[in-house]
Amino acid sequence: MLSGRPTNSLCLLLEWSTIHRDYKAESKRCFILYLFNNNKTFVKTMKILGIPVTELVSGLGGILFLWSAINQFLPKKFQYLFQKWCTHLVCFIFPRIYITFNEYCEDGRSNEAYSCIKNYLGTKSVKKAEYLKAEKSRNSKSLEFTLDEGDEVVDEFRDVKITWVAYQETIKDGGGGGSRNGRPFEKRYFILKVHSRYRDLVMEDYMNFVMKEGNAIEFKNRKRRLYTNNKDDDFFWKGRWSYINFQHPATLDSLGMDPEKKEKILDDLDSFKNGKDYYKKIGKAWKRGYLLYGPPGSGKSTMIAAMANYLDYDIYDLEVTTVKENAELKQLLIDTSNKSIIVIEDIDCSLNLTGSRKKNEKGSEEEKRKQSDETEDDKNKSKVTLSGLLNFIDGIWSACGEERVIVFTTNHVEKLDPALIRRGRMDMHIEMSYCKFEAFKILAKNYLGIDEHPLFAEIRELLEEKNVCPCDVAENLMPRGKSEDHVKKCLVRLIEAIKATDCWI
Ligand SMILES: Nc1ncnc2c1ncn2[C@@H]1O[C@H](COP(=O)(O)OP(=O)(O)OP(=O)(O)O)[C@@H](O)[C@H]1O
Repeated sequence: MLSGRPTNSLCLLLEWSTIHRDYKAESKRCFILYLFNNNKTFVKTMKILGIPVTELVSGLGGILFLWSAINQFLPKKFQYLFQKWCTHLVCFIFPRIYITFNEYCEDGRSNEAYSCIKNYLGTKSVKKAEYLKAEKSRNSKSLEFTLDEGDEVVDEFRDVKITWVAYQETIKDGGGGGSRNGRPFEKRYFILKVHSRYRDLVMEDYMNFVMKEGNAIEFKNRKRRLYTNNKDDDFFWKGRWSYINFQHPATLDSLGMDPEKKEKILDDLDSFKNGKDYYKKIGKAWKRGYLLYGPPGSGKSTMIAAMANYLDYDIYDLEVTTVKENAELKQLLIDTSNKSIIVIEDIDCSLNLTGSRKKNEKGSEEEKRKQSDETEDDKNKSKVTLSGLLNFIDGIWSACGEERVIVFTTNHVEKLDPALIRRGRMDMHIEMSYCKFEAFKILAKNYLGIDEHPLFAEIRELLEEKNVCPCDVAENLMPRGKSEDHVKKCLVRLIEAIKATDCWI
């Protein structure tokens, strides 16, 4: 509509329902009028509603000058009333709603909505905003971009334009937010502006969309964590759990196991991860239990790390023996987050689960007699019962979150109470077995970078006769070397080791 270089010093945004026919009547809504410092000819001749622009601008300037002069003499109360009246007038001409999202809630806690919006606008502003802020928090993997103070970005949702502005101000008296103790602080907030006719759309669909997207961005950008319920002062604390950043290189690809079995596990994990609607439809909490069993060194812990990497979940490593009672177990469960794997390793050693449930919970007469002779040591022992653990897995409290995986590992599956591992609780039983030839080939590829070797035939025969754990195989294939000689040396060493074991199939 108008062309020419915009000035830096004067930029007027005028919104008219109609404009003068001389200046393209088809453009009836909002337009931006750039005025030039040097009074360009066409600005001089331009008219709006029949009034020359130059006159309009000088008129506006006059009004502003008059207003500031009157302002000096008007009592504060009248100034306030006048401003209020002007705001109402503007709102009447351009009806809009304004929603403020503060960084902190009234009670001083951080506002989840604010961080979701910040994440969401970060991705938008990278493409659109002129001024950006970049920061990297301890818990994020990469740089996060956010809108700088006073900058705005226009988002579009179902053809509706929504404007976001970032604000920051220093509050000197430390008010607003319980934890400030009167100290000055930076108040940050976003304001959303939209035409009032889209109120419902924005408050429901759009805000739900922004929250969902913001959460997803935060989840993707976060560093994963490994939590433990053991008290460790070197770790960070979150509720009843302490944690460190989780970095484990294990992947399902690098795990030495039967490829068919691995494929089944992958399919199962995929259908779990994408199963939100399915679980909702069948009325079941969105969680899944895996029981990993097999001899020591068969890769159970490695499998958990690989699963966490595959699903992009945090891990909660639960040490049941340090949990005092069932109520504490419940609290720990409540403190876990969604999209996580809760692990109880060596479950057979964690509790006395070998006996029948009845006996464990109610106790025989003899046990009751023993209880009265309890020593101080006994008092510190975990009083978690099998029933408490069963409730932990699939009681009513287990449904308080979603997208949770529970993994038990054991070297002695036969020792476990059938109730603990029945399908529905432990949905998939995965045997982590001794190393077979197919699993060996995966390890040889990973550790030595080879697919074939003349010594493979002998190794295949030996693995059909003897039980060798993948950890022993892996140990003999290390360290990595590229030369033919080195590969041969490793394979020969492995052959000797297999021959030396007396664990026949
Ligand atoms: N199937 C496997 N594939 C690749 N590496 C393996 C496998 N099994 C074991 N390893 C290697 O052996 C080491 C020990 O494995 P891991 O701790 O996972 O075994 P585990 O079954 O959990 O043992 P435990 O029952 O004693 O806890 C790991 O460092 C891992 O690299």
